[in-house]
Amino acid sequence: MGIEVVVEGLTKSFGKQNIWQDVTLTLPAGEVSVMLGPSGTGKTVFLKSLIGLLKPERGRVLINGVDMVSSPERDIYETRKVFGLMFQDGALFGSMSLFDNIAFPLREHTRKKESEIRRIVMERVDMVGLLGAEEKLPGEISGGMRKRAGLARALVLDPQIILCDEPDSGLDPVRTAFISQLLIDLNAQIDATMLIVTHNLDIASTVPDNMGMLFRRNLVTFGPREVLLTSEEPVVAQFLSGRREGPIGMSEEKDAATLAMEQLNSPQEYESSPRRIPAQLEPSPGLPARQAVLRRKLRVMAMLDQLPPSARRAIENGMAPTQEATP
Ligand SMILES: Nc1ncnc2c1ncn2[C@@H]1O[C@H](COP(=O)(O)OP(=O)(O)OP(=O)(O)O)[C@@H](O)[C@H]1O
Repeated sequence: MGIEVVVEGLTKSFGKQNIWQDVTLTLPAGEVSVMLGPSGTGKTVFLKSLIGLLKPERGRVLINGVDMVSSPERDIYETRKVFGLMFQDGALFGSMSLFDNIAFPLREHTRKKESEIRRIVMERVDMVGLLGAEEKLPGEISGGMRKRAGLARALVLDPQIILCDEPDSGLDPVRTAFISQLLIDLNAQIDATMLIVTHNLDIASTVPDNMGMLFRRNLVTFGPREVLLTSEEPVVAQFLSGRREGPIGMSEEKDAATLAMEQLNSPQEYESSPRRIPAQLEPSPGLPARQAVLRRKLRVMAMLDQLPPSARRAIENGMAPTQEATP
């Protein structure tokens, strides 16, 4: 099963430029979480900080008791092995076949025999729907296939935590829908903790169990999907509805005068209306139910009293006890 990731008071700057400060959240073990935020708010910097590739100046990232910020490099290096990383462009080696790209981490980090490597690689190739394409070079396949190959490579070391940086970038809506389903299927099959960085509203509303949002150098919110999808917090509501009116501007934030003018001119855009919560994707037929769903239901039910009324209503409507929830 996936491992919990505990982030406490994380602050990162580059020189004088503060990227975000005092970020505190827990990625629940085995659940899928998404980090949203306008461009340039430091989502990629956040992913890189979780694996210890970037060093925040304050705070901790605890994984199995190892702090990825300040533990000895040897411990950080060892802990990095529990991660699978999928970068925006698939980050494949252009001169290697998909097979060799996917086999790379196994050849680099393990002493497995070639026959065993072949078995594992082909299993992952099958999982991401690339059977038959394994001898092709990255330049000979589509962007969507490259992403899936990147995902297969992220999976060969049986990661307990998977980080995906914009799995949808450069994909058309249909391929984005396929990658969303793939992420859910993957979670059903390997029960890993997953964090996805994306701008894509379809992914945000149908894939994750939990959602967070970075804006103005802060984590605006992090919590169960029902809380964000019904949130009346202006930044979250604007982002999730993809409208121009609201605190987010072209260069991240609008000044107070522009905001006041907008509110005067189109007050209805600011009024909160009941928000419909789209159904979360289910694993494809034939796959096991996601373990995360039951764990999350119990966790969310336990925190129900502390949630805003809109989220409470949505949860009560959508989370009536089902067979799954019976122990
Ligand atoms: N190694 C670095 N050195 C200096 N500045 C950096 C470095 N890496 C990132 N930044 C800066 O940190 C800020 C956040 O970048 P980041 O790529 O994390 O944003 P993002 O939210 O992922 O954006 P997008 O959604 O557009 O990919 C940017 O201003 C970027 O220029």
